[in-house]
Amino acid sequence: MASKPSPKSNNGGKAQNSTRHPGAVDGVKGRAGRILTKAAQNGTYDTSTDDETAVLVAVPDKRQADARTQEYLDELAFLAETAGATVTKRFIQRLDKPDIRTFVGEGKLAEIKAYVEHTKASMVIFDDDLSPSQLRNLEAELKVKIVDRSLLIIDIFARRAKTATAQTQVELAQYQYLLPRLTGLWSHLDKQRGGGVAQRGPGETEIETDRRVVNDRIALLKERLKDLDRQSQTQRKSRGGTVRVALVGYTNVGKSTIMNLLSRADVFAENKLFATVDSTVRKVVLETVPFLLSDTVGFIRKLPTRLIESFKSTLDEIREADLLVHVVDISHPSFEEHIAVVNDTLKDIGAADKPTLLIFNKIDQYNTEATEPEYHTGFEGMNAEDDEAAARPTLEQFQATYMAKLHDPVIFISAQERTNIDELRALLTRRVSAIHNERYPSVHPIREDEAE
Ligand SMILES: Nc1nc2c(ncn2[C@@H]2O[C@H](COP(=O)(O)OP(=O)(O)OP(=O)(O)O)[C@@H](O)[C@H]2O)c(=O)[nH]1
Ligand SMILES: [Mg+2]
Repeated sequence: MASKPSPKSNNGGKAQNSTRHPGAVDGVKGRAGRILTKAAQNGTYDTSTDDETAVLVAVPDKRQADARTQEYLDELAFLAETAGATVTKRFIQRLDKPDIRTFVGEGKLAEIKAYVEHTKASMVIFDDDLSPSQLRNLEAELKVKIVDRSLLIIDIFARRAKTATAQTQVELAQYQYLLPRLTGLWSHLDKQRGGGVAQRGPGETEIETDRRVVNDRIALLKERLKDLDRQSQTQRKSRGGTVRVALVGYTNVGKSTIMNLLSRADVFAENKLFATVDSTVRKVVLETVPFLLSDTVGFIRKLPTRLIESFKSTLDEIREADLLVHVVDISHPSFEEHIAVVNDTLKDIGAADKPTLLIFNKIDQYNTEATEPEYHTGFEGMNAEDDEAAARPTLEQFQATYMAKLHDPVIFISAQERTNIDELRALLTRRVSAIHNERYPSVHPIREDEAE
């Protein structure tokens, strides 16, 4: 993610119209997508965020530094813009814990309502997940589309998914999001399940019926994913014992750009969050050392667990890799937090103990100057959680710190400017050769020192 995401805004995502909710299988064109957020005013169901204006709401706890809060909101704005909306206002309310009924307190809610009515904003986006009842109450009160963090991320994934697996995974996540949020409001599902009112069992409520339709759909999607999984397992087996390397990292750090550099592949890379949702695998040969390199979906803080679960088969590329290349955007003020988020997510998916190379990308954009008053590096020990401007340590200082911390080579590159790419290639070649030689000790060992 760019360190200052907010300005490049207004046309975000519009070109993506044609890929809206391609999670269509069996002719139910994006059904889950459309029913997820209900435009309360007119009773239509649409998650389309194009050409819409959005208001952001964050409820940080009282101890969180202002700069950090703004940074989180920058990320949420970037997500909203990636989904095609234009952010017009940010509301922040500091609370020890969110209001159980409406997430924000009564006064703040009135303030948001007045703003929404005055500016005719089309949706309100919350930086956290809302409970089903909070969602309902807010929708009733504000009378516009209410979007929480999970829904926003799922919506972006839905736009990006291209392969059958990714589309099925997204659709599963959509239905799983929907299931606990079914209320009488969603009873339009009735029309879709083929049967009429008369076919309902005695005493069965509409919600129960909707729930059954959704549950059936979830079961079907899970079955389909199992089939797809079996196919890809067979594919993976046919790759034999070739060493497998996976690029992992926070979203927008440059994974796809590095993939393209190393493999001359043509993977979609752009300055949007979650440009990559499908995983891509390419065969790469560096100095006669062959390996398979996969580009994977980026991680983000508060990534919905359901989404992680439904993306199981995509994440298998990571789980089954012999070596992880963890890419970090060093120019991002929160890059250290990003590293922690990625490590936690790797732990969640059972891939924390893999050999890992840490690569700091975007050094061309790295700036030691504090550029904004509320600039905050997040660098351990370099500045406290305060709002003071702080100069960042130099690249050399970073390098020394990380070398000492990890006892491992750490590489600083710019994929865009092609700086230190030879060093990256050499290091990769060395590591892959070592894995290869360990696996096939008697067969034509690749000399690790020659690999460079
Ligand atoms: N300044 C600078 N920008 C870079 C560098 N490497 C990549 N970028 C840009 O960063 C943005 C994101 O790059 P991607 O390669 O799409 O990042 P990703 O990690 O694959 O992102 P997701 O697929 O969204 O998770 C693009 O606009 C790239 O051009 C770099 O070294 N320096
Ligand atoms: Mg990518």
